[in-house]
Amino acid sequence: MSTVKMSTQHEIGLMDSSLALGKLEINSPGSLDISHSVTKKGKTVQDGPQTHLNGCVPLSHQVAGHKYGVDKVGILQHPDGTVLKQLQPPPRGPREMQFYSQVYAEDCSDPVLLELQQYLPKYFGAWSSPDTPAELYLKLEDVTRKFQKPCIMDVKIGQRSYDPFASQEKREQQIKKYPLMEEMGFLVLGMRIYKVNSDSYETHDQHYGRGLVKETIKDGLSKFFYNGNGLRKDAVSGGIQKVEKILRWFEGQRQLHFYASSLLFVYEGSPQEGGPKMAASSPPGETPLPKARVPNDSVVAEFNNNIHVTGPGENGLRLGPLGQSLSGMYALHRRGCGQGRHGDTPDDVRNARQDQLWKFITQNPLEQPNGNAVQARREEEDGERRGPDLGGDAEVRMIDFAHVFPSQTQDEGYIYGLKNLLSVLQQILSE
Ligand SMILES: O=P(O)(O)O[C@@H]1[C@@H](OP(=O)(O)O)[C@H](OP(=O)(O)O)[C@H](O)[C@H](OP(=O)(O)O)[C@H]1OP(=O)(O)O
Ligand SMILES: Nc1ncnc2c1ncn2[C@@H]1O[C@H](COP(=O)(O)OP(=O)(O)O)[C@@H](O)[C@H]1O
Repeated sequence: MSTVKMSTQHEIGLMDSSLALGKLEINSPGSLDISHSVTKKGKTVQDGPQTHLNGCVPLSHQVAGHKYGVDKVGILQHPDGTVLKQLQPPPRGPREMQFYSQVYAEDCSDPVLLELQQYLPKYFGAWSSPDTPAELYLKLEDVTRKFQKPCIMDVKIGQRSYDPFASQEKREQQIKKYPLMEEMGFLVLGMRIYKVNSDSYETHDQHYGRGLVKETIKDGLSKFFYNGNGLRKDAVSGGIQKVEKILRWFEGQRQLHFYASSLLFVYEGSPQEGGPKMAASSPPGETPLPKARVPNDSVVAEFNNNIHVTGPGENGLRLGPLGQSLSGMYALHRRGCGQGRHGDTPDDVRNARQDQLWKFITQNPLEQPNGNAVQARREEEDGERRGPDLGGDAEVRMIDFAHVFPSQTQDEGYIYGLKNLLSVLQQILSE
């Protein structure tokens, strides 16, 4: 068993996570033993003395978002190669779990949601480690997995990065971060590009994207497609085709609005064509190896909650339509859950409301903690759903659904963002 121990009392708040993770000491193979006392934005975050993570490691190729060991919640990689996204505090985390559960419900028959599945990472259910069973993670396909040298970019889409129930403080915080959001409709949150000439990755964090204005956005975005030798037009055009499909989905649906959600772009940076590639997403348990370091002798014990066991004949559970379930959360949210730490609701009231929301989620079971390994949908089924791959090797998937709400209209803000992003990508292509 390996233990990776984090040195205590290190100031890592403003560091890139890879630097922060550089402070992990490897003791023995198998689990992650973290004595947390990390600093985030000047605040000390105590996460308890030890966390054993059964061979899971912080996601090495994460380009944005909350990072393990740096933020209070973060993203891990499971030894089977899947991504484990830790649930954010209510209402955001439960809302994202609810969203994935409904879109991937076994008995889902809504054509809008069935089509949506192909634009999301596959969802393998909720997951938790036996050592910290209360700490829930979403088990997701690693979208970068089939690539040898994945070039990755996270782009937040929409004209507003706060939801309709956000407090004034949250709105102001978001607008201040990128005042051009309304005009641009998208924001680059981070990217990493494989440079063939130096055999290394160039990375850019959220500050890079926030610095891009109307006049510099084309060059700023095109950086993602320069590999040190030239512009990867195949990746630009592959990306465009994928985004166009997502745009068509948005133009055809009037039931969901997405705020602060992203598109994850990935293309192959390796110049070697036809090299061995791993399957894009094999079911957990059948995958040969993750990109992350996996100790040889580790035994991966876990609680894997099977969201697909939801038919009335199996466990007597039935899922309602997405709108219905989200409406329930939405109603609770409207009553005050959504004010988060930026709201003006007193803490005890807010906590009670968040408890209420959490109970709503847990008492309306979406997954059955049955200890079974979750079976991914069959690959051939998946092939049918995804249709012919017109975008070549480039991948574009929607991620981050902490702020998805039911609606009865088109998501104009998201559509605006997609169209503007497409127009900039077209300009890059015609360079
Ligand atoms: O949790 P934090 O402090 O990292 O802040 C999150 C932001 O991270 P950043 O300030 O960029 O490091 C984060 O910003 P980005 O999306 O990374 O630009 C979000 O604003 C997040 O809010 P939400 O999850 O979208 O509701 C923010 O969460 P809240 O501040 O609303 O909790
Ligand atoms: N399914 C996935 N496959 C590969 N990488 C992912 C996946 N989901 C998230 N990531 C990585 O994690 C980052 C943050 O993900 P996100 O869901 O936006 O987290 P947060 O809610 O903390 O912002 C992304 O920019 C990406 O690098």
